Amino acid sequence: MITIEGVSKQFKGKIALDQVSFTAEDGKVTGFLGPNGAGKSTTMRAALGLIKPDAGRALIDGKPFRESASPMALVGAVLDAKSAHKGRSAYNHLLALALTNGIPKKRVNEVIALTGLESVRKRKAGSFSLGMSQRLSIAAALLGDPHNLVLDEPVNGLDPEGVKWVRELCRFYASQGRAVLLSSHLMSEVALTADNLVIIGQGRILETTSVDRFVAEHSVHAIRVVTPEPDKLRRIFEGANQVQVSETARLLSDPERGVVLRISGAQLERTAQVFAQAQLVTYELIEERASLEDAYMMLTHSQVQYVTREVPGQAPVQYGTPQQGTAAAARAQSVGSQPDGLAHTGVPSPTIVSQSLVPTQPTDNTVQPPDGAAQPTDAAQPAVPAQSLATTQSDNTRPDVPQFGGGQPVGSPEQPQVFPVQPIDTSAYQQPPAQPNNVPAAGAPVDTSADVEQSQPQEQPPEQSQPQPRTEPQAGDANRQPPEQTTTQGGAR
Ligand SMILES: Nc1ncnc2c1ncn2[C@@H]1O[C@H](COP(=O)(O)OP(=O)(O)OP(=O)(O)O)[C@@H](O)[C@H]1O
Repeated sequence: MITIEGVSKQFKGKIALDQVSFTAEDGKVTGFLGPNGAGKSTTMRAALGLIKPDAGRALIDGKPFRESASPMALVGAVLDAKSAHKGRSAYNHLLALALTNGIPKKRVNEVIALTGLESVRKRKAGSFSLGMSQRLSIAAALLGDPHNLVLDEPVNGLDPEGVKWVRELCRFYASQGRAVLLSSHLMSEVALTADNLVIIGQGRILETTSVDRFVAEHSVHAIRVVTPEPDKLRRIFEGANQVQVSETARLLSDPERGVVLRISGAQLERTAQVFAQAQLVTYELIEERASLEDAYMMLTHSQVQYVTREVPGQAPVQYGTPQQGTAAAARAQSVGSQPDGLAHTGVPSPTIVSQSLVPTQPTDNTVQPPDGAAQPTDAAQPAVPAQSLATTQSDNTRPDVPQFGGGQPVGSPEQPQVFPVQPIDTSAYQQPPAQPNNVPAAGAPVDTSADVEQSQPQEQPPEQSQPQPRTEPQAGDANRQPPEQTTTQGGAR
């Protein structure tokens, strides 16, 4: 378990950490997220006793790391991928670490196989790519079969196979009751691996939570509508206190015409139903869900120290709040400023019409009205009164205006057909299924040939699977593979 208690640190008067507290629990992968310069590495260094905090303390399994008699069995750390001596081979680098920490020589071969470095074991570390250097750093971290893993951006530079392997390694270590602290900039990557999240910005903890809770709390639901009749749409929601309608920037995937609006606080099905009954022309009606990455960006974007410029021609990133003043928004505004898009310039092309989820006419929404044909306008149509999504019973006195929460069910013969929307794929942020039994493990390698070719079990020395006594019981021992003999002592790396 890694405990950070009220750690503060300044560098030349600049605050790097401000009262940082959190715990990376045994049996869990704790994702440590934050933008560049947020304080992740400084926190990890403080945990490992590499910097002295101005205030607070960091404990590993209840004690300061520096007090550990066998540091490599206590913590395996990846802080700097390029820390190996450039002129030393991968094998010799690991051997030197092993011998100076009382780790058996056979363990070097074991971690080399685990990390897929066998074919380059004799190559000098200075010639390694970033990805191979990361593997070497991870191999060094695993040498002592540690109870805690501290991994600072371990997937940086790794190929997809390596990324997957690190993910499985973290999960496996946690499943054995060990604590894994994993830093990253990428919420999507951390969400696939971590149980818990610690989010830091400008040296302060912004949130400590579980991945599941973060997803539940930060998944913003909104409806994105493109319509040539924005005023009519706004009138539909007048008086609906819990519903907010705001103009938003156009995305490349949006139809070119019409005004792009975001509606928050409304249900998709009910909204589509009311739009259909109000005969509101829509070119697009989509339920948006903020991805986990969006939610993370929303939380941290005000904490970003190194601000980038918008790439020309790209829609700005939206963090669940409407963007204003952008070129895209201005374009949307100019299109939407037509008094009545349907009767004038807002008449969509057939292609765009076919994307409409709510037909203009009850019978056929794929037929473009002939040029100049008289179309219903806002003036010609009855005004649409305010609707309240929260109100399940209609208080609308106009019989010809649909009600949220009331009226006919969608799909009834009297209703125009409502086409289903394509939900935004959030599967990439789902927790992976339970790990298979063949996840690689330090100290007890198993067949990972599907992931890492070099880590074939037959290449492991036979004695590696021998039981290894530990000097003291450790959390999760019941779940462990038999560990090796590691009477490590002294000599932090
Ligand atoms: N040795 C140092 N001397 C001066 N300033 C430092 C030192 N180490 C860190 N800092 C500063 O402390 C702050 C936190 O840095 P840190 O490296 O911990 O951030 P980080 O979250 O790991 O960033 P990144 O994701 O870019 O690695 C930054 O402003 C950084 O410039």
